[in-house]
Parts: sequence; C-alpha cells; structure tokens
Amino acid sequence: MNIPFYKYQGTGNDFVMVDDRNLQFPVSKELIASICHRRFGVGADGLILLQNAEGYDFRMVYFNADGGEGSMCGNGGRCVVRFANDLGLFDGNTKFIAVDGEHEATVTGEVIRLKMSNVNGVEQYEEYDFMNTGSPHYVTYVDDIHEADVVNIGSEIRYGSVYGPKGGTNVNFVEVIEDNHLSVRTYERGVEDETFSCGTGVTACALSAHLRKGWPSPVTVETIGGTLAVEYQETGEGQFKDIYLIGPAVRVFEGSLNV
Ligand SMILES: N[C@H](CCC[C@H](N)C(=O)O)C(=O)O
Repeated sequence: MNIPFYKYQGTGNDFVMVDDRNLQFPVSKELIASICHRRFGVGADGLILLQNAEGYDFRMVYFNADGGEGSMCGNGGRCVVRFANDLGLFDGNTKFIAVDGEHEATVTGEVIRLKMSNVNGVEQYEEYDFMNTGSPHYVTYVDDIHEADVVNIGSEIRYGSVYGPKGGTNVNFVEVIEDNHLSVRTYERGVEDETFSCGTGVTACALSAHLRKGWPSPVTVETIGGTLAVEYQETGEGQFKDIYLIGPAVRVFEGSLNV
C-alpha cells in the first residue's frame, strides 16, 4: 500500500510525519525502523503519527528511529504542531495530547511555542543533573562543546549500570557560553547516536543551568541544528511549570511510502 508522508525538521531534528486520522498505518517496529533508516529508508530521527483525539485538535504518537514507541519528543512536538497547522486543524493556538499528557502550542510565523509537561523534581549531583522533561535526561557540563565525546560517553551512560537497567537515558553535554546562553549536544536514546538537536534535552539543560546559576527565564540554547529558547517558572525546589520550548519547525518535503 502507498501511504503519503511528509518530512519535517525542527532545528535539524527530523521526522517522518504521517496523517493517520484514518488509523491505517501498519505500526510495526521493523517497518518504522526501516523507514527511519538513513541508507535503506527515508531517513529520520523519528516517525510521528497524527491521529484524532476526542476533546483535542489531534493526538501525537511518536516513535524513535529504532522503531520503539518513545517518550515525549519536544522537537517532534513542535513539528507535529506545524503539520497540524498545515492540515488546517487549527488556527493560531492548539491543544493536543501526547504520551506525557496535554500540550498547548502557538504558531507565529516560522516559530512554534510549545508548552512542555511540568517538571516535578531534579536529581542533582556534583557531576550531573537528571530529570524528566517528558523524556529522561542526564545533563553534564563541559568546557568546550566541540571537544565533547558525545557518542562514546553518551552511550556509556545510556547503557551504564545506573540508567541502563531503568530503560536508559538521553545524555546532554552543555557548555555555558555566557549568562542565559548555552550550547548543547545530545546523545539520543532510541536513535543511539548524536542528533542535531533534542527539544526535551534542551529544556532539561535550561532548567539545570537555572538551578546551578540562578538565571532568570528565558535561556537561549544553541544546538548543531539551530537556536531554541526555553521559558519556565520555578514553583519549588527543582519544580517547574509553564515551561515553553520555542523555535522554528518546517516542512521540507513530501512523498509516498511503499509499505
Ligand atoms: N528528540 C526528542 C527526544 C526524543 C526522546 C527519545 N530519544 C527518548 O527518550 O526515547 C526531543 O526533541 O525531545
């Protein structure tokens, strides 16, 4: 069967997007992994199905590039909002549901402003912080982001004895550029490689830096694929609400999957 698809990217985090309001997509781990494969398939960091959801504009169903159903994806969330807007499902503001609950978002020109889940606690250690921003994130600091051994150290931590048995974690490397300004590189679980940007990761890095530096919101974050901003309100020790991930998300092409 032929299934129309679209490709979107948000700061270089790229996704195959399928309008699945008719629930026809034949979900299987092998199929999704082969579509996301950069040699044998379309190539993407993940695949997203847009489905109907009662009481919402749509439902986002996100799969990592390895075909496993992932936790929340911040850049994917921004991209699916753009897709829903392109499909004419809302005008200006939207409310949708994802694996970690309800999200609101606003479209202003190229920029998507996505409300993230509240963060209800941050584990702080000398060498790193760990938190869940919809997905689990390990945040560690380096002097020179270009020198960070993202893939090797990232995979050691992802599969290591602390986080490996708990389902693994994404691993972020942060360089502080100046006050309220970070540069971040991320090893992504489920892609098992460095990606150009990770939205839930960038969110975690901004909150971690706030806790360590006391910076007021917003924090600007450079990734390989572009610049994002994170807004937040701290409600208690390591607790945050009104967290927004802000940046561009664009359609790059469309085609048809032969499955
Ligand atoms: N790229 C995504 C993160 C996907 C999460 C996934 N890698 C996992 O934790 O399984 C983002 O922009 O937030």
